[in-house]
Amino acid sequence: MTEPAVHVHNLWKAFGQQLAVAGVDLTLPAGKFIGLVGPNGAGKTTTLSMVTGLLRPDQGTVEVVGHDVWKDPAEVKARIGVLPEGLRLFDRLSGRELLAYTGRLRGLPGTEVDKRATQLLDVLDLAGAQHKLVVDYSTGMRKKIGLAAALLHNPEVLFLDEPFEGVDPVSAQTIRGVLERYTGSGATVVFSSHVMELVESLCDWVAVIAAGRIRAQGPLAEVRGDAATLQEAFLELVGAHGRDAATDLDWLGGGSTR
Ligand SMILES: Nc1ncnc2c1ncn2[C@@H]1O[C@H](COP(=O)(O)OP(=O)(O)OP(=O)(O)O)[C@@H](O)[C@H]1O
Repeated sequence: MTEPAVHVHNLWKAFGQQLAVAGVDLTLPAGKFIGLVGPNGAGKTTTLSMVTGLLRPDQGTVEVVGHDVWKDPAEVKARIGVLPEGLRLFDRLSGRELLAYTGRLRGLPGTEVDKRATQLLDVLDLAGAQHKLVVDYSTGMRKKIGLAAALLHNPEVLFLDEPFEGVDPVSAQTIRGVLERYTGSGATVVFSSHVMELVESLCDWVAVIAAGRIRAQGPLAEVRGDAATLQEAFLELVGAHGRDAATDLDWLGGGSTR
């Protein structure tokens, strides 16, 4: 059996009284397009932050491509790319300068960085904006330059926290194309989202998280089971059948003040 891309065992994290991640176990296979899905506040960002070495767990272990994230951080960080939520970029650099800087930090030779940066900027439709400061980029452009920076060193596993949030359909299609090509070559993508249609159309493997716990994980078809859509299966799994907004908000509508 090939080694899993990610192996998480009994992961816990609390912020004061707030339990964010409560005993997560995950085994994510290599070479798959994997979606980590869950409602707002489910613990997706906290889990991904601990898996990528950005946040120290209270308890539990994480291995990425066979290396312990907290005992062997340099080995892991050389093999992964990360696009965190609310990514803070060095935004007084231009897009091209940011990639040049990232490439050198990753230890790539200058000529290789130049070549890869040119190709990534081109494929991601950023060639025209490559000399503009990142601070002046739109949300979608920031996601795309962040993705380029995360891919530049050709990582084995790419982690993306809500990569399509705030991205228009054209840019989403571009990002999607790049990610499909990347997984097609045997690499692994793990991304978080609460947009079920997106996960259903992109992923071949999903993990469902709610209230800090994994509710299901496996191939998409297995997690969907007999439900017509992933959305339906998800609502069943997280036990959210929707409050009756019609009775709760009986004052809403028509603009009357009484
Ligand atoms: N730094 C923090 N301090 C305090 N509470 C936090 C912190 N980060 C997360 N939490 C809490 O932990 C829980 C899980 O949050 P997390 O951001 O991991 O969820 P999420 O699934 O990524 O949500 P969303 O889809 O809304 O981004 C929430 O209750 C959140 O309020």
